[in-house]
Order: sequence, then C-alpha cells, then structure tokens
Amino acid sequence: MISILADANMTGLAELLDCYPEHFEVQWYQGRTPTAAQLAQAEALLIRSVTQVDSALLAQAPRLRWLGTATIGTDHVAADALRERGILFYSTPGVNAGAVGDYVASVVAAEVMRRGELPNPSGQLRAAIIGAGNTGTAAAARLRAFGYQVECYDPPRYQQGDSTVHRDWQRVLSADVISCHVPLTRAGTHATHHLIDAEALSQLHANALLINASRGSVVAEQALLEQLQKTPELTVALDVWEYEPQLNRELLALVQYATAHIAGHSVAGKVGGALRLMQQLVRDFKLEVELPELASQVAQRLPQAVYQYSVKGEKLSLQTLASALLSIYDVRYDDKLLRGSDLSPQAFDQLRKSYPARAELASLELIDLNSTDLQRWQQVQQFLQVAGR
Ligand SMILES: NC(=O)C1=CN([C@@H]2O[C@H](COP(=O)(O)OP(=O)(O)OC[C@H]3O[C@@H](n4cnc5c(N)ncnc54)[C@H](O)[C@@H]3O)[C@@H](O)[C@H]2O)C=CC1
Ligand SMILES: O=C(O)C(=O)[C@H](O)COP(=O)(O)O
Repeated sequence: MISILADANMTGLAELLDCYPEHFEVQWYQGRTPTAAQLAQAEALLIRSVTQVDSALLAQAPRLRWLGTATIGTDHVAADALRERGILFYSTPGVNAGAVGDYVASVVAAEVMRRGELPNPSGQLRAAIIGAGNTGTAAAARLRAFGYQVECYDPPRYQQGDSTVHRDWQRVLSADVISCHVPLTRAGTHATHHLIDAEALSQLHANALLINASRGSVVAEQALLEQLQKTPELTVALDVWEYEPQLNRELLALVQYATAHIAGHSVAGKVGGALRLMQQLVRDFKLEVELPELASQVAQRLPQAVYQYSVKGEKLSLQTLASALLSIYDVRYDDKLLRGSDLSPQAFDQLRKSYPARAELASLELIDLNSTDLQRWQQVQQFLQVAGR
C-alpha cells in the first residue's frame, strides 16, 4: 500500500483512487497546506497550485519520494529542494492550455459585446502573445479566429532558433490585445517577474486590452493600479493576482474582468491533470493497474461532447460569433461571482473550490448556417480546437 496525501479539491482524483483500494492508502488535505501529521505519513503527495512546497514543508515529510502537481505552472514548488532529497517531481504541461485559450476568447467576446467591435485602437487588428508555449499557442489560435494578426514574443524560443516568434518588445507594447502566457521566473536573462512594469504599461494604447492569465507577479500590480488611475480606458482582464488569495481591491475596482484564477478550470483541464499524475504514479511505483481503465474512468466524468448553438439562418456576424462563444464559457459570469463575494482570501479560495463544471469551446457546434458562413465557421472551429503547441 502506498501512502498518498492529496489535495481534497482535485477533480476526478478520488474516483480514480477509489477504483484501486488495494493499492492506495489515501489521506486528503483541505485548504492550502497539509498538516504536519499528514505530511509525516506521506510517500506520495498530489498538489495544486495553491500548495507551496519548500524546504520547510519537506522537512515535515521524511517518507516523501514522489510529488505531483496537477498544474502547468511550477513556481509554487522548490524543485532544487526536491532534487536534493531525490524526490521525483512531475507537473502536467499543457493540460489546461485549451481552457486558458478559451478564457482569452471569452474576454475578447465579452469586449465585442461591450464595445460593439473588437479592441483595435491601432486600426491594424494586431494581437501580441507574450510566451509562445502551450497556453500562448491556444490563445493565439482563438485570437486568430476573431481575425487578429497575432505575433508571438518569446526571446527564449527565438534564441533557440524558432522563426515563428520574435523578440521585439516595442511591437508587443503597440498591439491592440496583449496577452501574457509566461511562467513566473525571478532569475536569469528572461526572468518574468514584473515583466509588465510601469514603463511598459505607460506605452500601451489607451484603449488596448491587456490580459493576464499566467501568474499575478508577471504584471507589477501597483504600477497597473497607478496606470489605470491615469488611463481608465485601458481594458484589463486579470485572472491572477500578485498576492492571491489576497486581492488588491482598489485594482479590482478598475479592471474590467476580474476572476479567481480559474482560466484553466475546464473540466477536461482539471480531470486531465488528475489522470496524468495517476498514470505517472502507477508507472513509478510499478503498480499493476490498467492505464486504459484509468483513462476510461476519467472519460466518464467529462461533459457532453457537443453543444449546439443555432444562428437561426442569420449572418455569422462578429456579435453572433461572440454570443455563441459566450454561451459555452462567459468570463463575465466568473467576474460577477468574484465581485459579488466579500473579496476575502477565504472567498477567493471558496470560489475556486466550488467552481462550476465548464466545457471547452472546442465542443461548440453552430447550426443553421448558410453555406458561406459554414466555411468561415469551420475555420473558426479549427482555431478553437488548438490546445497547445
Ligand atoms: N490562470 C491559469 O489558470 C493558468 C495559468 N498558467 C500559467 O501560465 C504559464 C504558461 O503556461 P504554458 O504556456 O503552458 O507554458 P509553456 O512552458 O508551454 O510556455 C511558456 C513560454 O514562455 C516563454 N518565456 C519564458 N520566459 C519568457 C520571457 N521572459 N518572455 C517571453 N516569453 C518567455 C517560454 O520560452 C515558453 O515558450 C504557466 O507557467 C502557469 O504559470 C497555466 C495554466 C493555467
Ligand atoms: O495549471 C496551472 O498552472 C494553473 O494555474 C491552474 O489552472 C490552477 O489550477 P489549480 O491550482 O486551481 O488546480
């Protein structure tokens, strides 16, 4: 029996573990940090982005030999400390990239409804993706579906010879939509901490749309607040916050879309994370568990495959497309939930814990289209299906 300690709020994991009671002895922890008594027993620890794993936590977990985070980001884990102890460590790259792309699409669709047109202060319909990895690629595809010319800024990839990306920071700052998709890093040539600082913010078009669904500290929060006080027309969508679960209330009042770090929270993204960790755990501990059976347990939890939206024979206008996308995932609803809460750290965590089941935009099917629009829709659909590099 392996002694597993896991975040109680990891969608799909309990069902997977329940299928194999003979292999696992499971303890669940609530909230952000396990107790010392729980850590003392654990051989394998399964976490989400809210649990900080550092030397102090590891010192309480003498039996630990395996750590998995069901997230793309790994900035909450001290990888060096794990290496020193010889603890195996896994994350789930790309697992919720489609969901993050959908979040970006939903923000743009909501802007179409609010402005009556796409954000386009430069008149060139140009979007900049910062970080051309999995989430950046999914977001770029969604922006292309709206007709944006998308350019990806990614100096590390550029240095490695990737000719599809650039390293011209000024081009990023002059775009109509700027969307952040980098890991949070604090050291090295390409550190991303406060990448969007006061100087960068001051150079954006007043009517530009800035989106951050990466990590809060990629944008300097105080500088953003000061910029919004000067240019309130700047439209900002923040899914992540520099000091979350503590929110900057003054800043929240000035951003157009404020959500509780849920950009990646589609059911497929969340359940996929649990499945990938389980598959790795089963391999590393050499357990006799059928991996295909694990996958089929997960498939049963995914939402229905197709959501139909009738355009009722009308032209596929920008507004119709935006309405159809919002019918699957509407960021304005998540924004209302956060603003309607008491904005405390507990409320922030509770919103994430009780997040409703969310399908992905790839499951949308438009019906009753005329033949010209059918072609346009098929192109859009391809963009909506991109779920990583
Ligand atoms: N809000 C949410 O729910 C979610 C947030 N995230 C965050 O998004 C981050 C990115 O995720 P992925 O795209 O899947 O990661 P990825 O590793 O696939 O791509 C990151 C890209 O950023 C580039 N990069 C690194 N430093 C850079 C810099 N200084 N300037 C420009 N580009 C730089 C890398 O070369 C890489 O291409 C994650 O590390 C995580 O923190 C991820 C999933 C969900
Ligand atoms: O994958 C990541 O990185 C994220 O930020 C997640 O979407 C956040 O997921 P949870 O930590 O809330 O499971």
